[in-house]
Amino acid sequence: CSSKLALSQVHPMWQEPLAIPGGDRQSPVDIVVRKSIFDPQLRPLKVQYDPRTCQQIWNNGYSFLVEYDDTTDKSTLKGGPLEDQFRLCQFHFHWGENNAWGSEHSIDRRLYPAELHLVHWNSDKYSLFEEAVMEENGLAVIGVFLKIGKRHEGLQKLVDALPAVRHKDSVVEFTKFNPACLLPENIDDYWTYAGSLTTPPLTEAVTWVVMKQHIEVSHDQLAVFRSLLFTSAEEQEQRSMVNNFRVQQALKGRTVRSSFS
Ligand SMILES: NS(=O)(=O)c1nccs1
Ligand SMILES: [Zn+2]
Repeated sequence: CSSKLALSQVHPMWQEPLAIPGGDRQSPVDIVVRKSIFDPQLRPLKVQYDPRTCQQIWNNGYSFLVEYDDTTDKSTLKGGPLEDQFRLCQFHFHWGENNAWGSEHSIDRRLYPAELHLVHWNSDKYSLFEEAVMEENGLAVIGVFLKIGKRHEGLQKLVDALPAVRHKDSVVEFTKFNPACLLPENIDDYWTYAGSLTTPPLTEAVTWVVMKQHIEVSHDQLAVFRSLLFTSAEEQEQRSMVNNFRVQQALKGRTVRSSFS
């Protein structure tokens, strides 16, 4: 997909803009479980991904994006809190320099070593990701926490391709990958709230769906994420791609709903 959002070229932990115009629904946030409200009207998520739409992996200097062909409605997300149909555009991760932190969201302040984001845009209302990214009902992002444990067999194909995109701006062909293999067994239990992108342009366009159940990956698999670089091959100083998460933002009165009681 063409999620080639121009990330600020400042230090990879790009300078937080002083204030987002009217920023009252920024992400990520801490999810306080006992303050979340069970909403029985929340339906199960309907995920339909076609591995044939998988195209490439791109190191954009902040994370690595696995990009999908989003020119047709082949890989879609609907249901859950969503009224419309959304198209999968890309997925990426955020992670830490060690296993103590790395996720963007937290659950009762508990951080995970990494967090997967599956990024979708509203194809019922808009015709391009770039258009949807500016609209309040434009995007839906599924967040899945990663925990260190047993090796994730489905992730290994992606891990094996990462050395080819070690440097910023590198791209490698990557096909026939179904990201549904990265979802936890149970996708019916989630939290949802109105938020924003966590990297520039930070637009308040995202319906977040944060999975209650985490997935497990091995220490060695996550170590390969940390072997990536923020810097391009030409740059003198090589900087490891770690801690590429945004600081948590104030809830500002928002309600976080849960699909489970
Ligand atoms: N981290 S995120 O999923 O909110 C995102 N930022 C820019 C494009 S997708
Ligand atoms: Zn993200």
